[in-house]
Amino acid sequence: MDLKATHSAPILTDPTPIGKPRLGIHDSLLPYASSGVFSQAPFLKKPGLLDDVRSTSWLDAMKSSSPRNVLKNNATDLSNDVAYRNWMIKYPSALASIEQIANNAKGKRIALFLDYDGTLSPIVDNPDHAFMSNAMRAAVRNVAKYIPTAIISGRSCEKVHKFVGLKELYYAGSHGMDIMGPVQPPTDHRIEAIEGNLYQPASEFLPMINEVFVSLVEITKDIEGAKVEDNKFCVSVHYRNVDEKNWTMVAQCVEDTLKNYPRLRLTHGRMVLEIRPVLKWDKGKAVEFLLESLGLSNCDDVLPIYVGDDRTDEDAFKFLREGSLGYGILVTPAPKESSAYYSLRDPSEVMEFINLLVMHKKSVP
Ligand SMILES: O=P(O)(O)OC[C@H]1O[C@H](O[C@H]2O[C@H](CO)[C@@H](O)[C@H](O)[C@H]2O)[C@H](O)[C@@H](O)[C@@H]1O
Repeated sequence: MDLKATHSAPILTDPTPIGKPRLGIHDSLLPYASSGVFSQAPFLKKPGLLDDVRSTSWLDAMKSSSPRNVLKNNATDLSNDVAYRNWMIKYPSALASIEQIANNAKGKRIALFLDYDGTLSPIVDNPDHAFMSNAMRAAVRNVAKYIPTAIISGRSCEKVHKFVGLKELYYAGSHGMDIMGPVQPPTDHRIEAIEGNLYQPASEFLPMINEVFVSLVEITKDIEGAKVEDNKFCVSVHYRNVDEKNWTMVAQCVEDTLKNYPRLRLTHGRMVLEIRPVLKWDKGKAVEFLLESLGLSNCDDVLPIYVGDDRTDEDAFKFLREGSLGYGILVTPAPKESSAYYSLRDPSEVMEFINLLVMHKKSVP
């Protein structure tokens, strides 16, 4: 697959006439009313209102997103941490619960959704060095032979695809706003693979996002450690390597920029501020879209499982929980409120879990 070409090539906009389902997708799955043009897209927030940016909770959010703080504030041996053990009563380990999960999966087809950073790869200081291990890659390759598997990431599709390096998966980059089917169809599961670009609901935002990227690179260039990442339909402003006393400067740059773009909004990730279009589209919608595209929605015999570590993964957890569709699994070394059902501590446990899913699949074909 020529990933560069997919970046600059005309975006696969679905030729389906307005109002008709695309790829069999219901209108309710579209990020804005299909009867209107883009400029009439309903806003999630009133244009111009950046309430969370201006509130004092904004810096608090920046501080609390820090895994460094998590480690500082928690005992090194988390198994001795009473708070963590109490928390696990509500969010049991997916490893310890594998039999329960397998029982609930009896007679059902599992669909697996995996976040990338912090789930398949450990969190590292340099976002360009967030490599996944070969063992993890082998585990994901293996599971995709038996179970339709998708990577759902905040990164651009191209970038996350490069990191993962597996052609047989589905990818949803830019927090689900760039969905791509496998180039090399998976072999063993009986789902017809869909190839190439599937859906890019934010394509009209591309020029705006590029403009914001260029402007943020320029205005943050003197803040030591700040890094602006182009995620195609989103821009990430990293402050992990910025001295905490300069975090307000980073915040100010983002706020000043957003003021000029009422169609963009801010979300918080792990030591990263993420700017994205004001669309009713998120990782939960991406999961819904993929299930529908694969003919796996509205089926009693399907069990979607979503594994992720970040706030943005909560949209997918919520989607699965609210529809009683399947399980969210939160990856975290410290207690956190979540809409997930189960928990895993870190990417090494994620790998173990993936391998257990394969064993289960092999034992119950
Ligand atoms: O949805 P994800 O796949 O989890 O992507 C979310 C963001 O992940 C990356 O940033 C995070 O991981 C980096 C590498 O470990 C770390 O340095 C950074 O502090 C984290 O926020 C990625 O760089 C972002 O673009 C993604 O949006």
